[in-house]
Amino acid sequence: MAAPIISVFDTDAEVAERLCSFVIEKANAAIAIHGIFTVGLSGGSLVKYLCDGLPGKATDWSKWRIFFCDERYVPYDSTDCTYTPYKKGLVDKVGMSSDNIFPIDPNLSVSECARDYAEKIRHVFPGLGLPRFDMLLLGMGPDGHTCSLFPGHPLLQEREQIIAPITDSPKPPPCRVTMTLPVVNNCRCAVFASCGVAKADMVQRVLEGSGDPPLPAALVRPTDGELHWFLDKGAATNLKQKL
Ligand SMILES: O=C(O)[C@H](O)[C@@H](O)[C@H](O)[C@H](O)COP(=O)(O)O
Repeated sequence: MAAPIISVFDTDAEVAERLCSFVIEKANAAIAIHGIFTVGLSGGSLVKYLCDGLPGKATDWSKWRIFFCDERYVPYDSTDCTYTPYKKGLVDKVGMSSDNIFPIDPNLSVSECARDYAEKIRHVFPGLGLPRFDMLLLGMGPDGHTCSLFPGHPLLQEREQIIAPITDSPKPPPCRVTMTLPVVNNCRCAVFASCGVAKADMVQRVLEGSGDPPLPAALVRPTDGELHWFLDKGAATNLKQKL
């Protein structure tokens, strides 16, 4: 389990720029090694960072396989949907085939939707073991949640399913589907991006706190992979370690 690699930049614009360059570097390396780049995206500020920064960069988009670390169980035309802004702002902009992005199916019941999404993932990662994503791009909420894994929620203990439904999310909307910790921690590279002084306390608790009980974001520790945190100065304000 690698220690987190923390990078601090002056502004959130710089975080976005460096993050996008890092994603492309990892994507191109993965494509060179095993032919495709499997990536999980999240909502929040990442949508803007990635949709503004990735188009125009040099990569073979046809080799990307885009999934969601979590998704809100809402129709595609809902403003709460995470898939649609990525479809419009990234997939359509770079001319990637829509076969390369895997949204949840909100027409199914939420538990069927989670099962169906796990199957979609397994199709791209054949075999019985845990899927091993090249990269998971993660945000952290003000309560320390990541994906749709919330503090104190029983889903933090889930060990069987790779994707789980949640119907009592403390943050609306209440119904979502989410990757679980075993699949998150099996990735090759997990990357958080957090900006703004409002995140400073939580960033410090997650990265330096005693962690009892550990916050969901602190439970992201890839077993055999890298962990990166991209922060702006505001979010890094309370870190005690010298960076
Ligand atoms: O599903 C959600 O309700 C949000 O997407 C949420 O999980 C978000 O990713 C974090 O709150 C981080 O948000 P920021 O990236 O804006 O800090």
